[in-house]
This record gives sequence, structure tokens and C-alpha cells, in this order.
Amino acid sequence: MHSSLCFYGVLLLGALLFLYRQFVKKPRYHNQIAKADIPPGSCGLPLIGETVQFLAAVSSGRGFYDFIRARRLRYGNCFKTNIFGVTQVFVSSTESAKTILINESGKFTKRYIKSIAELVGDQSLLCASHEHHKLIRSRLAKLFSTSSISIFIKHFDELTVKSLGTWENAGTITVLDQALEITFKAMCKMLMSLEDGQKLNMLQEDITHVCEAMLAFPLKFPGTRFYKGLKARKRIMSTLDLIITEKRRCSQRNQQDFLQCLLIEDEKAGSDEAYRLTDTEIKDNILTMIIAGQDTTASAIAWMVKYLGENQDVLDTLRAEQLQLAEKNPLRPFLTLEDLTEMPYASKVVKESLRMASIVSWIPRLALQDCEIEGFKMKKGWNINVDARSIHLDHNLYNDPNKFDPSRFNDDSKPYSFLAFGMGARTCLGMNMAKAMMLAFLHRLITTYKWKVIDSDSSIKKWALFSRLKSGCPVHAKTLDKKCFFPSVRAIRHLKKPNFAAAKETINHTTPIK
Ligand code: HEM
Repeated sequence: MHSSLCFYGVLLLGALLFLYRQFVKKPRYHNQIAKADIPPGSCGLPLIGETVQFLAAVSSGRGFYDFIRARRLRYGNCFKTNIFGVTQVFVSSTESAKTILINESGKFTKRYIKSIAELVGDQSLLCASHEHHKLIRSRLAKLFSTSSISIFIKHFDELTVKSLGTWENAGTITVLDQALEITFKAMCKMLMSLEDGQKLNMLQEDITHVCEAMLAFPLKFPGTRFYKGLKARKRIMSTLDLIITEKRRCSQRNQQDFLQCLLIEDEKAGSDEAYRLTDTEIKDNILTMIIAGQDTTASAIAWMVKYLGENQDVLDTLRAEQLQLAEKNPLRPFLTLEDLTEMPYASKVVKESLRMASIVSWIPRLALQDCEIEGFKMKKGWNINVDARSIHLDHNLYNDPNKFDPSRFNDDSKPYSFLAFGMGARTCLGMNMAKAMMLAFLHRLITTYKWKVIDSDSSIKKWALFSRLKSGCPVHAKTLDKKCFFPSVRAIRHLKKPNFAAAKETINHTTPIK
């Protein structure tokens, strides 16, 4: 009798608790949505918000995106938090991506937090206000012409061939390290004709300090990560000052690197301030291009090699396409831009790698006015972040989103569902250069080696600004025995007829990505 009373007592208590949770606790949250109130989420402690939790994720093997993922699961697709004292909202629908990134209403602009502006420089394209951004972007965009990408690709290919030449019998090769070295050397040559090994090493070290400081707490005390970053920035600026002085002194007009082109344009503009970039603007933006272009592209290459290593079918189809191309032009020493337009399947492999890896996980904007997004009120001054990674892995936009399947891009993707390079007026300036680098690397690797990824760990590197593999993608490579791949070459006949027009579009920088 006593035990059955206890049993019913416990049952009653459980039922009451259930009803309380259903009708007393939950409706509070539901009401919030019904009233189109501010987005759900916690702004943490006064002043510091949830910065500590964010930094804990940044410094863990789970990576900074884990902070976002955990909150999206708890609060839904639109939620708010507070990092470094700023309210941050994360949204993850294609409609919000369109509203925010295309920005027809003019309600959004780009703003980086003050500490990042201190590191890349407040004259950087990344931090510039609307009008200032338009001027700098128009000046820099001219540098990314088809002819400069052609020159760049030849040099990038040369460095890739040299680097891959050392892979045979070299034991474990870390793809990310190799890719970082090649992209850095190629970009420094393109930006300012810098090729001196020692200077390159020092610059690379300083760039790493600046990147690591970008996610650090902005404490300017000796020994802190942020302080080291600021010191490194100072050294980089001095190096750039020396290079600019040297270029002006020697007037090496035959060296058509980006820096030289900007200086020549400035000379032509004379005292017309509207068309000149100051030395500070030039230096901040050279640094910006290195930071924006090197780590991102190298990380994307490492992910791509990992995905291919894990997907033999894709690898076979790709190799068939690439061997056919290699056999077509056996005597051509280096790849040309035209070669890259004849890689329709490889272009899809690149796009699929960028979708899955989401190197830039979210795209930040500042709300200039109060507005409503996804049914929630957003306040002026808040940072609204388009969660690109969540969009890239949305089941409603991509069938089986965690599967590496380049053929999904046989059809046009849904509008605003591919955000690897952003969208709108701030779309990545180096988009076509990045794709060209990925294609060139892919071609050389796949026509030279077969490889085995020897660490399948997908953890993200601590303190990385972009989504970067912690393992760096270690591989064992073996020179290709082409006989083994005859069946694959035969398989090319089953491929769709190469769509050259689509491939050309991939590297035409005036064409928006579909
Ligand atoms: C796979 C490699 C790359 C990825 C995934 C990537 C991605 C992005 C993304 C998402 C943005 C922000 C867009 C926005 O805020 O709306 C961006 C901006 C930018 N990227 Fe890239 N990028 C890559 C390579 C490059 C390269 C190679 C360069 C230059 C050489 C470059 C230069 C820039 C610049 C200058 C901006 C600022 C554009 C502006 O604010 O107007 N990026 N990139």
C-alpha cells in the first residue's frame, strides 16, 4: 500500500513537472517569437557577454564554429549573443542572406570590431565605410584583371610543380603546409615582387601573429597574443615602407606587380585626391590581401585533398578528366588560363569543397537602422552575421548535404545558397584567383600522384581565423602509374560533354556565382 502511494506520488509529481514545463516555461519562449520580439539567446555577463565561451571554443579542437552550432541547436536558426561587448545575431536563411548581403535597403554595412581594424589597419578594404570602400575597391579591382590572373597562374603553377617534385618518397607530406608556402610565395610575388627567402620567412611569421591576434582578447600588454599581433603589424608596415621607397627610387616600371601598379596610378593622378590612394591605404590593403588570400586558399586546398582522398569515385572521374587534358597538351610547360576553363568537373570539385569546408563560416554586417529579419526585431548597432556554414549544410537546400558530391552542381544551385565568397558589393575580390589556384593545384596533384590521407581527423586548428584543418591533411604520395588508370580514362567517355562555357564562367570575375 505504502509503496503504491509512493509510486502514484512520483507519477503525479512527474506529471505536474511536465505540465509546468509545457505551459509555464515554454510559452515564455514561444511568446517571444509570436510577438516578433528580439531574437532568442543569451547576452551573457555585463560588458564581456559570452566572450569567454567564444574564446573557449576558439582555443579548443572543436573550433570557433562550435560556439555558433551549440546556440543554433538551443535557440533555433536566428539567435543573439554578445561577443567582445557587441550584440551579435546569427541568421541562416537564404532570404536573410539576400536581404543583408545584397542590401538594397541600404540598412547594412560592413564593420569589423575595433581590435581587427587595429590589426589590418583602418584604411583596409575590410574596415572602410561605404563611400571609402567604393573608392578603394574600384582601385584594387583593376588589379584582378584576366591578364594579371594569367601571369599569376603561370607563376603559381611553377611553384606548385617545384613543390610537388619533392613529394615522392618524402614520407608524410602535410598538404596545408605545402599549400601555405606556395600561396604565400605566389601572392608576395604578385603583390610586390618579393622573392627573397629570408624576407619572406620573416613576413610570413609576422602575418601569422597578426592572424592569431584577430580572434584574441584585445589586451595590449606585453606577452599577450593581441600585443604580439600589433608588434608584428608594425614590422610589416616598416617592411612595406621600405619596399615602397625602393620602388619609387628605382621606378621599376617593368615589374608589373600590384604595388607597382598602384604607385604608377597614384603618380598619374597627381594631386587629385579623389583618385589617389595614400601610402597608408596602399599598405593596409596589401596586408589585407595577403591575409584574405593566403590562409583561405591554402585551407581550401587542404580540405579539397582530404575530401578527394575519402571519395574514390569522385577522384576517378576527376583524374580521367585531368589526364585527358594533360595528354592534350603534353609539351606545354605551364598551365594557362585557357587550360583552367577546360576543367568542368574539376570546377565542380572546387565548388563542392568550398561548400563543405565553408572556409569563412559567417559573413558579418552592421545594422544601420532598426529592422526586422526572420520575424525578429534587429536593433541599430547590432552585428548581423549570415551563417554561411549553416546555409551550406541545410537539408532543404542541398540533398544529403554532408556527402561530398560535386555532381550536385550539374544543376544550378538555389539562389543565395552558395556563399563561400560572399555576395553583393563586398563579394570576395580574389574569388577567381582563388579558384584558379585550386584548379591548378588539383591538376598537378592528380596527374602526378595518387595519395592516401593518413589522418582522418576533421578537427579545426585552434586560434585559426578561418576553418583550417588541425591535422593539415597529412598524406603519403606515390607517383602515378598511369597504366592503373586506363579504366578511368575510359570512364571519361561516360562523362557529360565538357561544358566549356560553364567552366569559363567560373573564372570570369565579372560573372556572379550562381
Ligand atoms: C578559397 C579562398 C577564399 C575564400 C573562401 C574567400 C572568401 C571571402 C569572403 C567570404 C569574403 C567576405 C565577403 C563579404 O564580406 O561579403 C572575402 C572578402 C575578400 N577577399 Fe576573399 N576569399 C578567398 C580568397 C581570396 C584571395 C586569393 C584574395 C586576394 C588575393 C582575396 C581577397 C579578398 C578581399 C580583398 C576581400 C574584401 C572584399 C571587400 O570587402 O570588398 N580573397 N573573401
